[in-house]
Amino acid sequence: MTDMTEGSDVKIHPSVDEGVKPGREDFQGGTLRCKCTDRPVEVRITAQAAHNHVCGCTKCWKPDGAIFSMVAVVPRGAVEVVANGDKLKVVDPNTAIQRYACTGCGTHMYGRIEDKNHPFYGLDFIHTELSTDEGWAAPGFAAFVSSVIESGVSPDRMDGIRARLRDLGLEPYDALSPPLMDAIATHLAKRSGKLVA
Ligand SMILES: N[C@@H](CCC(=O)N[C@@H](CS)C(=O)NCC(=O)O)C(=O)O
Ligand SMILES: [Zn+2]
Ligand SMILES: [Zn+2]
Repeated sequence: MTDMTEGSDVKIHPSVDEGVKPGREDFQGGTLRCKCTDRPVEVRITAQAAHNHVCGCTKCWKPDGAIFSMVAVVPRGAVEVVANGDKLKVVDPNTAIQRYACTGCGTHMYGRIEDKNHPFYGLDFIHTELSTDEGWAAPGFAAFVSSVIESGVSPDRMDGIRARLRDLGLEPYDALSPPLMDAIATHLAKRSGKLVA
C-alpha cells in the first residue's frame, strides 16, 4: 500500500519537491548565475522560458542529489553571457545540444544547437533554478524518465518515481511529451517531403 508520506519521500528535484509553483504571465526573464563564490558566470535571459520540464537523461545538468534535471527553452537571441564567460566550456562537442558548463563549479549555464536542420534549432536550453528572479514558467511534464536508471537509480524505484511525478502534475514520458515528439516528427516529415512544408 502506498501512502502520502511514502510518495513525497521520493525526491525528484529541489524546485518541485515541495510542489510545483506556477509562473507569472508577465514575466520577462532574469539572470542565471553559477555556483562559484569567486567570479560566478552570469547569463542574462530576456524572455520567459517555454516547455519547462524535468528531464531524467544523463546529459542534462542536475543539482547535487537530484535524480532529475529541470530544463526549459528560450530563443537563442534572448541569451547573453554577461559575466565571467571565460570560465565556460562545452561539455561534449559531439552532442546535438552543446552544453556550456562553468569549469569552476560544473554548472551548465546554457545549451545551444548549432545544426540548422535540428528541429529545435534557434532555441537554447536553460535551467531557470539558477536565477533568483521569481516568475519563471513552471515545469509541465517529465521527460526521459526511464533514463534515470542509466544514472544508477534502481529499476525497482520506477513505480514510485512515476507515481510521485503524477502527484506533482508532471506526467512521466520516456522521451519528450507527445506534442514535442509530434513537432519533431512533423519537422522531419517536412524535410523528407512526406508532408507538404
Ligand atoms: N538515455 C539517454 C537519453 C539522452 C537524450 O536523448 N537526451 C535528450 C533529452 S535532453 C536529448 O534530446 N539529448 C540531445 C543532446 O543531449 O544533445 C541518456 O540518458 O543519456
Ligand atoms: Zn561556476
Ligand atoms: Zn535531458
